[in-house]
Parts: sequence; structure tokens; C-alpha cells
Amino acid sequence: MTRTLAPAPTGSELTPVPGDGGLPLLGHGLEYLRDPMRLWESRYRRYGPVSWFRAFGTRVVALLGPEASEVVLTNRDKAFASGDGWQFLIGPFFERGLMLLDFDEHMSHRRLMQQAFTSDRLARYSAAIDPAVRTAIGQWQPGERVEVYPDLKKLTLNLAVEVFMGGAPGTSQQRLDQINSSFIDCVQAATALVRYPVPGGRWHRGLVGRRRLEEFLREYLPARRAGGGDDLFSVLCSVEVDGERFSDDDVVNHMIFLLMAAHDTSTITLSTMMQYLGQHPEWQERCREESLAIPTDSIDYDQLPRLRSLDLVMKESLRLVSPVPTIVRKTVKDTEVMGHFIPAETMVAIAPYFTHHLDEYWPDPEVFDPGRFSEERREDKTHRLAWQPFGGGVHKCIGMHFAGAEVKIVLHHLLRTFRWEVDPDYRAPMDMKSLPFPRDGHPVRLTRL
Ligand code: HEM
Repeated sequence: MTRTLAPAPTGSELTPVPGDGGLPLLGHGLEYLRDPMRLWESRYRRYGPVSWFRAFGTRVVALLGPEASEVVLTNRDKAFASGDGWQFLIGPFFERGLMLLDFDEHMSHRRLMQQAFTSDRLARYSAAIDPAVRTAIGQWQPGERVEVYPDLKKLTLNLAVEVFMGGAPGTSQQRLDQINSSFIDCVQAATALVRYPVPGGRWHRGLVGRRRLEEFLREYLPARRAGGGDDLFSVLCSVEVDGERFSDDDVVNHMIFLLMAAHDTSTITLSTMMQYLGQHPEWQERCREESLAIPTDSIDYDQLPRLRSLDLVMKESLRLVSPVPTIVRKTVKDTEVMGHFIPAETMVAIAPYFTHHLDEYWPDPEVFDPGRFSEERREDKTHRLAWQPFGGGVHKCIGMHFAGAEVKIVLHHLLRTFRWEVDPDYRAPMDMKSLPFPRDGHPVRLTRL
């Protein structure tokens, strides 16, 4: 039964947000966990871009499509707080990460962190990524059914240790594996239905994971403060703007968040690209030709723009499978979205994954068609937020170009070393409980060139 979220203030021209709570206690939580896209779809068709529902013990306003998301992401009246929104989902595990800060404090931390993502820095990170990728891919073995997702995850974790951490000398492989599990526990805790530290439960595992990550980073902190290395950890220790620097706690908090923000997002992007390239050999060949045209074995940051087709494939893969399917905020004051009244203290969710599949904005949205991003077509220009895999506004992904470099370097070396095929009818069984991943590991038929 349709009910309204809250009455609009008398005398205003606003209308209340329509919606429904769903099942007693659970609300629409289970539906969300089963298939968020279906939940968004049914709400969009029933109520339009603005509606409310209940999930995970709270009421949430779904703001679907580019227009509604634009109001939140541009945040003109400073009504939407990122920290208060994300705090609910990931706060205890990623506390005081950049995305969890707001307004003036966020701006001053972002200004400092930006120093770690200049083109010059990206060129140096890329110089460290390239040889590590070549070595890792050199160890991949061809096969009839190679599950690339776990291999890519291992690869991006190793890159995180090398490029983010500057290596972890003295740490055994066993401990690194434990660190990997700690990340996974922190990320998965976000959508725990039971949001208390019951031993053995998701929430509890997330808290243990966070503690382990902190201990791990604090061990290496003194060496990174002293060092002056080119890894992200050392850079965060040394960046300075107008005499301001990050404290030890800031560095640890930002590192944990950055590792998390970079890891699963890049992995699923790579895996999705491999899937679509395997299903579309003509695009795989186009990308390979551009990669083979790079005259040296290694590729550097300045050469990456030459991989034009790979850039289109990356954009299309990010559209089809958005690594961050939902972005949340909480209102800090009464506000409005598309003529609907939203009171203070309300959770809101925008849904890049859903927005990218809306046929009002994307012709044949389910079809893999990288050419839609070409200069001649630019279908992403239908609305400035039709394509929003990296979000928008002041919290727009700070690692966007880092991700582009890492993903392209990995694919570049894969294309020069292997050819792969995936059945054109294959549909990946995606787990969407937190960040999306393929339950079957994205199998491909891999042959050496
Ligand atoms: C394909 C890979 C990636 C995707 C799709 C992605 C997506 C996103 C999205 C959607 C946001 C905005 C969240 C919001 O508005 O609440 C975000 C923020 C952020 N991302 Fe990424 N990300 C990726 C890779 C990375 C990498 C590689 C790094 C770091 C090296 C990174 C660091 C961050 C940080 C620090 C923020 C918070 C920015 C802020 O609040 O000012 N991300 N990312």
C-alpha cells in the first residue's frame, strides 16, 4: 500500500515522497540483497525517480536516474552528507576515510590527498605497476576454463601491496592472505542484516578485519614517515599544503579506505572487461592491435592514451557493471528533490548501476557497444550524469585516473600475451550483496598468443 514519507510543509509547493515500507521488520532488505536492480526497477516503474522504502532497519529514499542523482551529487544547498550516509553502512570499518568526511573538513583533507594523485604521481605509480603486472601475467597459465576473477583479485592485491604500501618486507604470504580476508570482511560487513557484533557474524568479522588492517599499517608507518618513497603510503606521509599535513591516524584511516576503494572496484572492472572482450572478439582484436603497436615491452603513463579502443571498452564495461552500484547520503536538513519534500535525517540512495541501464538515456542499454562513447556518438552526453560510475560533485572518485591507468596496464599486457574466448550467450551470475562480483569466477578459455 502506498504511503507518504512525511507531509510537505504547509504553504510549500512540494509533494510528499510516495513509497511503501515492505515486509514487517525486514522491509525490502531481502529483495535488495537478492537483486538490487530488480528492486530499483520495480520502484522506478511504480513510483518514478523519487520514492521511499524500508531496509536494514531504516527508511531510505531512492533517487533514481540522472536528474535525481544530480541534485544529490551537486549538493547545492549542502543538505546531503556523505559521511552520515556511508557511516550507516561502512562507518565502523572505514571510519574517517575521505568519503566519510564532509564539508570543510572533507575539503581540507581532499586538497591534501589530491597531491597524491597528480599526473606526475600517477606516472610514478604506473612505472611501479607495469613491471609487477608483467611478472604476474607471465605466471598465468592457459586453460579451457580459467576463472579470471580470483586471479585478477590476487593481482590487484599484490599491486596494492607494492604500489600503495611500497612492499611489505618481513610479512609472510600467510599474513598477506589474512590481510586480504580482512578487506573482504570489512567490505562485506556493509550489508550485514544483523548489525551487531555477534561472534562469527558478518558485522563482527568486519570489526576484526578493521583491527587487523590498522595493526598491519601501523607497523610500517615509521618507516614510511622516514622514507620519501614513491608509494602511496609514503606520499600520504609527506604531502603538505599551506603547512598542513596528515597525522598518523589520518594516514592509517586514509590508507585503509584507499585500499578498499581501489581493490574490488578495479578487480571487477578488469574481470568485466575480460568477459566482454571474450564475447566480442572484434573488439578484442581492435584493442590488441593498439597494444601491439606500442613498440616497447613496458608501457608508461604517457603512452596510455594511445589505447583508444581499450578506453571505450573500459567506459562501456563500467556502464554495464558499475563497481559501486549504490551511493548513499543522509540529509542534514530539510530539502527537496524534483519537487518532493525530504525531511532532515533521511537516508537517500542513488543507483549508478540502475541509471546506466535506463533506456530513456541509453539506446539498447543491455547491449555491449563501446562505440557509443566514441567522439561521433557520445551517448553519455544525453545528461551530464547519465554515466556516473565514479560518482560526481565534490566526492567524485579521486582515484579515477589511477584506476584507468591500472586497468589499462593490466589489460594491455594480457592482450599482448593471451587471447581468450567466452560463450556469447554467457551471463555472469553476479553477487550484488555489497560490491558486485561473479559467483562463478568469470571463466574464460585462455590461449597463449
Ligand atoms: C574502477 C574503479 C573505481 C570505481 C568505479 C570507483 C568509484 C567511486 C565512486 C562511485 C565514488 C564516489 C562515492 C560517493 O560519492 O559517495 C568513489 C570515491 C572515492 N574513490 Fe573510487 N572508484 C574506483 C577506484 C578507485 C581507486 C583506484 C582509488 C584510489 C587509488 C579510489 C579512491 C576513492 C576515494 C578516496 C573516494 C572518496 C572521494 C571523496 O569522498 O572525496 N577509487 N569512487
